[in-house]
Amino acid sequence: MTAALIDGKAEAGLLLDEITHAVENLRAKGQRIPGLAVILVGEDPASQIYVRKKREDCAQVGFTSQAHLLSAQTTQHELLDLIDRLNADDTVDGILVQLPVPQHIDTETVIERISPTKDVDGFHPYNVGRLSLRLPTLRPCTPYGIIHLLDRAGETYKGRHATVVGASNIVGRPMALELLLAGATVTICHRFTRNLRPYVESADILVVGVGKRGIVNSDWIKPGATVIDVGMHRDKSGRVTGDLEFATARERAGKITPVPGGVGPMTRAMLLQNTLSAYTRRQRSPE
Ligand SMILES: Nc1nc(=O)c2c([nH]1)NC[C@@H]1CN(c3ccc(C(=O)N[C@@H](CCC(=O)O)C(=O)O)cc3)C=[N+]21
Repeated sequence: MTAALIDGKAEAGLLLDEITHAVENLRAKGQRIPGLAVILVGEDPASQIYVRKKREDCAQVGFTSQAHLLSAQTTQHELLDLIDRLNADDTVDGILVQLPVPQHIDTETVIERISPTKDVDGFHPYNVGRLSLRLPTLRPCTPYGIIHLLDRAGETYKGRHATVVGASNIVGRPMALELLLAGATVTICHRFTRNLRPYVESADILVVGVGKRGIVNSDWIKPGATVIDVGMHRDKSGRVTGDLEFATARERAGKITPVPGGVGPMTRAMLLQNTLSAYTRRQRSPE
């Protein structure tokens, strides 16, 4: 069997078209246009590329965007001041601080300073808490995008076993929560899991977000399983691959996301979706 590809790039494109249409409607009605502010501290080249891509996405759908490119020496105090100004700026619906931030800045303090109503990453403890209670909220973009892809691929959750490998704040843990809320029976594997294999072998839905190649062996994949690869690695020649050995995984899986062109583009699309949601909620009840 060769798995069907879950085309994240195409699905993201469809969502961007829908958002573009929503913005056109706002424009036609003379209403304010949604806006995203992106903050980058430091000069990491990969982060610079991501920030540029996010701004291009905004331009594509017709959002306004601001980029705040700060030097690596920026103090935490200066960063928090900027966040305060953006929190108070009525033209800004979403605020994203590109992670990681330099060592001398405390990530949690920064995330907590962002107004939960503008937290389009869905990283603020308030929004994480709301998600865990199944309340409407801004949801972390990567897991949210993966659920969107799974839904679009006709996936069902009730009575199915989902295994998530990796338990990070931004991928694994919220992913497990999303799958649980969708009705799946969920196993979370992480660095202290002794024997990964049986959990992978019994997964109907497998999400791999380890950030390292070679941890999950593609030979373990249950035949016909739906496989989502969140990893992203760039080798010396510039080739981008995921956490899994793709050729083998594709032979065993029923459906699979490629890297590139799978989860990554969908993550960026969900950022725009969250910005539109934040806009809509703020229009209804401005602070
Ligand atoms: N506050 C914050 N929010 C984030 O969402 C966030 C962050 N910080 N820091 C870094 C990570 C990484 N991330 C990616 C999103 C999309 C692609 C993406 O679109 N990848 C494409 C292109 C790959 C390529 O570069 O060729 C693909 O997989 O097809 C990649 C990486 C968001 N992150």
